[in-house]
Formats: sequence, structure tokens, C-alpha cells
Amino acid sequence: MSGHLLEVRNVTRRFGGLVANSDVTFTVSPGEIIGLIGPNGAGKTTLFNVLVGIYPPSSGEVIFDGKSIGGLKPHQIAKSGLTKTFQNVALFAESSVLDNVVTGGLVNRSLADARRFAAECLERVGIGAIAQKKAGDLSFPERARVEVARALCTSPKLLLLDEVMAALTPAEMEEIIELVRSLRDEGMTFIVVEHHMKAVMKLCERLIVLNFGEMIADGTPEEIASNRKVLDAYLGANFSTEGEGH
Ligand SMILES: Nc1ncnc2c1ncn2[C@@H]1O[C@H](COP(=O)(O)OP(=O)(O)OP(=O)(O)O)[C@@H](O)[C@H]1O
Repeated sequence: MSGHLLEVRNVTRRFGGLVANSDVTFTVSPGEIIGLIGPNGAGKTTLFNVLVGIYPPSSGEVIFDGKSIGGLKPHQIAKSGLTKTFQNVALFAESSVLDNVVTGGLVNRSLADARRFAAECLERVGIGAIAQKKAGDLSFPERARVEVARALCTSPKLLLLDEVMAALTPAEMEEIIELVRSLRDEGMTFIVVEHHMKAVMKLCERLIVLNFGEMIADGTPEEIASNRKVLDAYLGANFSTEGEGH
């Protein structure tokens, strides 16, 4: 064992002639909070989808918790402890918050056990009181927490957060940042895709930058904020972590 929780080795993902991820290589250690950033179309969502098994890699290898997972099905990968949040649209609008979260738990639990654990997950993210609310009636900050709770219900070791802070106010983002940090302190590991740079820079200790499918940088927020390639490709010459978004 390398001691890494995740090893992404030379992963390429093609869609026909389009190369969405090109020879991407990096490792993730337990307890890290990593930001995956880059311009629209850079390949962030594709990489998340490859990691959780929605698309197999066209070539390369993904090692999670010491085992090769490239090509496994999403439920097999979720069962092994790697999952991602799904953006708002994927919530069942007519179902209760609790029932939405239970779907996450069914990956590795019986229905009764999943219901019990889903209630715990809702408490853990601070929304136990809205368990019976219809998912279609949620505010943006409530939705963000429901998405995290549903992912937590699969008992992940590594959780990929896909734009959970979109549409939140700075104060609401701050609360999600605190929640993620506290989950990390309990032993979880995170990779975060988020377009709001101030939030990313605050939450993440390390950033990986994609551009046209290629990894162009891997470093601390300070290193990335002054990296010429990243400034040219994404952040722009006038970038400041005080700025909003990109
Ligand atoms: N299922 C698919 N079929 C064909 N092309 C795809 C598919 N999924 C993604 N792509 C293409 O792959 C490239 C990378 O897209 P991807 O969504 O991964 O980028 P992204 O960095 O997540 O962008 P955004 O920030 O806009 O969400 C784009 O050119 C996109 O059009």
C-alpha cells in the first residue's frame, strides 16, 4: 500500500474524437481537501464521473483504497467508499428529504438500516428538523445540505463535492465550509469542484487545475494563485482571492 487513498494514473477519457481528460495523474492522501478547478469544459465533471464509475477511463488506472476501480460500476465504487454529490436536479422533488437521503444508504444497507442512518446523516449536517419536507420545496442552502447528507449516507471515505455551494450567499458558503472541515476532522477526504474561487481557496489546502483536459498545475492555493499558466488559462491577470467567482 502506498498510503494514498486515491491514485489517478495517466487517466484519459475520450468522447469520440474529443479528449475530455488527457493523461491525468495525481494522488490524494487521507484527510486532504482538494479543489479541482479550471475553465468551463476543462474536464472536471468528466474526471468526477470517471472516478465514480459513470464513465470508464479510456485508458489509465484509478486505484482507490489499494484496489483498482477503473471500469467498476458506480454502485460497486460507492460501496467501496467513493461517491459524489449529484447536483440539485437529481433530487426527487416530490419525495421527502429523508426519502431522498435514504436512497444513498441503500448502496450498502437494508431499507430499515438505511432509514435509521439517513436520519443520523440529516442530524449530522444540521437539518434533522426538515426530514419530512418535500425536496422540491427546499431553499438553496437546505438543498446543499441534503446533497451532502445523501452522499454521507453511503458512508464514503472519499467524497467528491460537485458545486454544492452554487447559488449560496457568502455566509451560507461559510457554513458549508465549516461542515466540510468538521467532516474531514472526523476522518473523511474530499475533492471539491466549485467555481467560486474565494470559497475554493478558503476551503482547500491543495488545488489541481485542469485546462482542455490536461492537468496544468497541482499546488497550494498560494502557489496556484501566482502560477502563470493558471492565471493565463483560468484565473486571469487581475485575480485576487477576495474576488467573487471567476
Ligand atoms: N457525455 C459526453 N459526450 C460527449 N462529450 C462530452 C460528454 N461529457 C463531457 N463532454 C465534453 O468533454 C469536455 C469536458 O467537459 P466537462 O463537463 O467535464 O468540463 P467541466 O470542466 O466540468 O466544465 P464546467 O465547468 O462547464 O462544468 C467538454 O468539451 C464537454 O463538451
